[in-house]
Amino acid sequence: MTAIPSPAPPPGPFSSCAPEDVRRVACVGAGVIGGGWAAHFLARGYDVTAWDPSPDAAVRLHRLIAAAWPALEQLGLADGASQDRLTVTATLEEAVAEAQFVQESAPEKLGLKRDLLARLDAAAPAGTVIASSTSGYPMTDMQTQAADPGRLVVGHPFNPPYLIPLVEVVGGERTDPAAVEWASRFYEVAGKSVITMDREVPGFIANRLQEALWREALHMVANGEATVAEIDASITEGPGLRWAVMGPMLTFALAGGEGGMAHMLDHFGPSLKSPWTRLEAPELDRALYEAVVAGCDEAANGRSIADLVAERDRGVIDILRATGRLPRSAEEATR
Ligand SMILES: NC(=O)C1=CN([C@@H]2O[C@H](COP(=O)(O)OP(=O)(O)OC[C@H]3O[C@@H](n4cnc5c(N)ncnc54)[C@H](O)[C@@H]3O)[C@@H](O)[C@H]2O)C=CC1
Ligand SMILES: C[N+](C)(C)CC(=O)CC(=O)[O-]
Repeated sequence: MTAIPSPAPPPGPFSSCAPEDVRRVACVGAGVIGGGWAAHFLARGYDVTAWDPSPDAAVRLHRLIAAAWPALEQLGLADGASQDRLTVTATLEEAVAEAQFVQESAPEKLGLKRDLLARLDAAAPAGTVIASSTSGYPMTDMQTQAADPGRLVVGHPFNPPYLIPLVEVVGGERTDPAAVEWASRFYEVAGKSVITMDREVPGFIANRLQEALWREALHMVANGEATVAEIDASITEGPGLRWAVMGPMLTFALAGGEGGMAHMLDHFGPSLKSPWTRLEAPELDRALYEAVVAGCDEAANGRSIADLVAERDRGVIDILRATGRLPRSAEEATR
């Protein structure tokens, strides 16, 4: 996967080792995202320790990694990469005792994150950076109970972390900038594409954009303006195809023809004031909830979640290849 290169950070208090020398990563919380992170790190050749308080977590985790592995083989495994390098531990303390990096992926509840990050900070070796997968909490709000908040950063991934390259990295008010720098470099070394933010923005960048789309989609379902299937097709058959190649900004610059974005703004800028968007999120009442769930069941058309995950993984790999982020063939890979 491609990474936006950044210079190696200078040695600092947050480098128990250099990002390039990390061998052991701990994943705490092993659901959809923690499991996806574990799969990614294993495929990249790291030793992974994982802890999750759920009694069936180990079974779920092994199942998730096994399901992801065919896609990871297609992406190309690092030398020595193996599912056998995963250790599921009985306690959080064991999981992080020798970790050189910790990725927290527990449920999105502020109190839980605060407690957990404080526990991880108490248990992890001094100098180990601890990243949270949070989808939207600012680190400033999560680091309040930690004795050493300087090493806590947000490392926001995208589902599944083993396929979608982007990680958004940002610190909180009490995070040492060296920890942000270290984490960004580590993710790059681990094969991710990194955006390092220099300030906290609610929802980071991508979720702020995604949530705007999602909010409008829910309004349309609630008002009977579009079905779930129409909403999905409007993206997969429309702008979604362009967005995998160029972002919304350059895509719209092309809407201005030879005049580029300037003409686009002159032409369409005034329509920003037209009633295309609704500023408030809709009430997620029972009727809307059921309409969205039923619409998704209908759209799945008998395909299980496992079928859909495999289909998505195949599709994303094809897109990564088609857009040159992955070699298109074995021959191209060796060139
Ligand atoms: N699902 C998604 O698409 C994305 C989720 N995220 C973020 O990742 C984090 C995890 O979300 P998911 O994996 O979707 O949730 P999930 O519900 O699939 O998994 C959460 C896991 O955390 C475990 N857990 C519960 N209490 C815990 C504790 N005190 N300590 C450690 N683990 C605990 C649960 O047993 C469960 O296995 C959240 O912060 C979420 O916002 C980020 C990007 C995408
Ligand atoms: C649904 N979500 C807000 C948890 C999604 C993300 O945070 C990122 C993603 O995977 O789209």
